[in-house]
Amino acid sequence: MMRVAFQGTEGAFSEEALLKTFPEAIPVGFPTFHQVFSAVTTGEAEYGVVPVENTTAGIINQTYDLLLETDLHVIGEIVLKVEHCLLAPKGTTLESIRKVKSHPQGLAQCDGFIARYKLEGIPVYDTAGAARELAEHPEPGMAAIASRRAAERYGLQVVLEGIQDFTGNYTRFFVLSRHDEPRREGPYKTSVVFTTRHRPGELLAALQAFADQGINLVKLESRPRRDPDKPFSPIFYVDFEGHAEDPGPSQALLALLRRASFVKVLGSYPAALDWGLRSK
Ligand SMILES: O=C(O)C(=O)C[C@]1(C(=O)O)C=C[C@@H](O)C=C1
Repeated sequence: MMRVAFQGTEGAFSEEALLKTFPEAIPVGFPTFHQVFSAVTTGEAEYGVVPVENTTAGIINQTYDLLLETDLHVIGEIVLKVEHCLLAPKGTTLESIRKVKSHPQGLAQCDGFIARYKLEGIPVYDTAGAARELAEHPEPGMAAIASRRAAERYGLQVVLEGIQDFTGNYTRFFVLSRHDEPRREGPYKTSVVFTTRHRPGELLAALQAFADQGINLVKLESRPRRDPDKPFSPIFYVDFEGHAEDPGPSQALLALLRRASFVKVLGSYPAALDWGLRSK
């Protein structure tokens, strides 16, 4: 049986995303993203599934940084609708709740709810871990923000459902592998990281390479470089439609290689199309 790594505990949203793509796999939870990346690198797990961005709370910085620092390939993307619930031990009333623990992303995605009910948010390492902690060590006035699956797994009551600030709350995950995968049917996306020289117009010129080939960019993100000599000089992450080996993208990447001071293709992967938004 194939082992697939995720960050968190049984009942986490990352585990749910993983099971969407690998229904037969054994999900293996790790406390940190570092451990997930390292389990895939050493072969302890065949694949890893890590969150990259959320429509409400933005990017997951650690994933972006680790993608640059390690040599894993992005071979897939998964988009999951994230429905947060307010969980508490059976018999708890909404009025008695004062504090709520969850993953920082869970707290951020329910920020308006937490403010409205004047709750104190307590960050823990994952949403399901918060539910488990609460079930094992109930505290008066304490609740957790996690999934309905976590409530069922740890025997908690769902006090309120759908408490995220926006109904369109989606998290996008990457599937990581040590190896590239053979190409499949259907549309692809490619993720690449690069840095430019510090001169006016360099980013524009780098992106122009894609425009010249008629390539649609679907994401542009920047992170500060961790270089003591160049603090705050940016690293750019770009996602575009197409496979890196297609004629247009390979021309654009060649032009980028000539121009940029550093380029790394993180991977080409089938675009996630089955997440329910297309028909709406
Ligand atoms: O804590 C969890 O349940 C996770 O799977 C982590 C995580 C994240 O890091 O973004 C995954 C999906 C949701 O956006 C909330 C939390």
